[in-house]
Amino acid sequence: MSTDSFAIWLLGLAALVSLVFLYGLHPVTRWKYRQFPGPPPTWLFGNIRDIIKKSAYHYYIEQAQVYGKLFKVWYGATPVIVVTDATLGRAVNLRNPNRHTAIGPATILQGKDRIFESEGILLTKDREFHRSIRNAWNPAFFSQSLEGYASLMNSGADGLVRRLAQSAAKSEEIDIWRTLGDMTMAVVGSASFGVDFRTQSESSESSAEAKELVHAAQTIFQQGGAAGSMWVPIIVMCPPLLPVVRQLAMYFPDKKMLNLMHARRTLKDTCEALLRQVRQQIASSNGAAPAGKPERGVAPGSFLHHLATAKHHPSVRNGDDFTDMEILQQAFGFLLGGYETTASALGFTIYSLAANPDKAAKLMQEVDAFGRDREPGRLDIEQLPYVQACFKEALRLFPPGHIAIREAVEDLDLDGHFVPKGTWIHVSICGIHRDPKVWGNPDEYTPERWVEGSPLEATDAQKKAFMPFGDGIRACVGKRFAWEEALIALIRIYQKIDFKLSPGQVPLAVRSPFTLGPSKGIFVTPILRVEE
Ligand code: HEM
Repeated sequence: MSTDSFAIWLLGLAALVSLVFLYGLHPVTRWKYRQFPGPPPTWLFGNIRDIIKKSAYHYYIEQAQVYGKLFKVWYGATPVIVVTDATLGRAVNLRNPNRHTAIGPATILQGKDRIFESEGILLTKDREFHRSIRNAWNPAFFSQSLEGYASLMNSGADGLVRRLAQSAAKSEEIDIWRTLGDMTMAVVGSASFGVDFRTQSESSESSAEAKELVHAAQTIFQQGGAAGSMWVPIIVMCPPLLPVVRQLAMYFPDKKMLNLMHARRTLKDTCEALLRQVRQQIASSNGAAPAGKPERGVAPGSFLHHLATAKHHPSVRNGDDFTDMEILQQAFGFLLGGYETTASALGFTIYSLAANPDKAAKLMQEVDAFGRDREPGRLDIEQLPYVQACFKEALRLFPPGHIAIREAVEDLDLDGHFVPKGTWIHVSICGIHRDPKVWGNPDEYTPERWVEGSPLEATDAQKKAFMPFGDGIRACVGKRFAWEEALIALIRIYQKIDFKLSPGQVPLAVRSPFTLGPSKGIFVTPILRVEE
């Protein structure tokens, strides 16, 4: 090679390195978002390494103490505005109904899989379509539907208490979070599809399928965030490469991606098989409603049936029937929405009570006054304000949906700061729930905040700052279902069982790739309560 061409090569290489270096500084975007304070980003990676290492839950709380109610963090090349103030957060949620597409392995999916993801209730950005889907979901949470679910929830709790009693008899330490997950999967299975997923059964032949189902749902939750496939960091670092990475990832999927795809397929196949059964039932009964269907609402076991006969709002696809794909998306959403969030919320409540035995004693006193052998119905829950308070306080400290994820639908003025259209915004529910300017002793578990008339009762400002189910038209659609299921489970559990927390778990290690959950589990030894 001549000296001249070597020099040209060298110059070219230097130019390339300089360009890559410059790209990693993201100068244009940095300039655009310069008015927002925030932790200094590192070259190319932004703050993503700290977010992964510490979990978004802890990182946002920590940064709020330094930078206040509005700051920016960098997910690689993408700035995200984090809001930790209740009033601002509500304003963002109400005015911006769209969620940004999460960074996660699902972003890399191709074809039908991607459509399945992006057009479901969680991620669709089409306002009319979303309204039409929500309308189809809503009857599942009418009072009459919820009335019907109480017996399924009690039977789910029965199975759980039986398992806990067996462990208590052997003084066996268990991961209560996993055990609760089996129960919530069983309840969601029966409430939405009318089948027993047998996730709580001990018999080997029934459990293999059920275990696979639970494992699939866990995989989807655990790989929801940026910590998943090796392809994800490339998109985080350089979003314009997304189309190329999608192709490469399809031909060279790594283990994480294969696991995720297998998990999605398992859940989708389950939903598809159930839909086929429902279609056959409808055909053989000429579309008649399933037995036990209430006049308004959805009978337990017929969510799928209800969807299979649901029609769109007239403004969407001329008011046509839901397509199979749309029905499957909702069924998939019900399984995912109803499984881990509720299990985690219950797990965090049991953890908090086991770490605060005086509160547990007060709760058991109230449960005993209600009756140690009584099945609570939907309306009975109202008679147990302290149990409700214990659950609410756990939701304040550990909200399983710890971020309301949004995308600015237009240019916004946020507290005097200009936010361009399309900006990713995270309303940090955990930051709001632990804001020391709003809450006295924000890190303490004090259920009395939620007891009417208590000297520690939450102020109006505090009540307004409590949003574990999000806010606005994208708020949690399953809130009433989750509330009923969790309270019935707590009442049934504490009628018979108390817990001893295994050592070394305070404070609890949590992870938050997608939803907030314990990093390793919640380890307790169940103790049978003495019969009086
Ligand atoms: C304690 C349990 C639960 C918690 C803490 C929880 C929390 C949340 C949160 C924070 C959101 C986002 C709200 C927002 O962006 O403003 C959400 C959305 C959602 N949740 Fe839940 N959830 C729970 C249980 C459930 C259950 C049982 C179901 C279904 C049966 C469900 C289905 C959904 C769906 C479909 C959405 C998306 C709604 C939409 O975009 O229109 N969730 N949930």
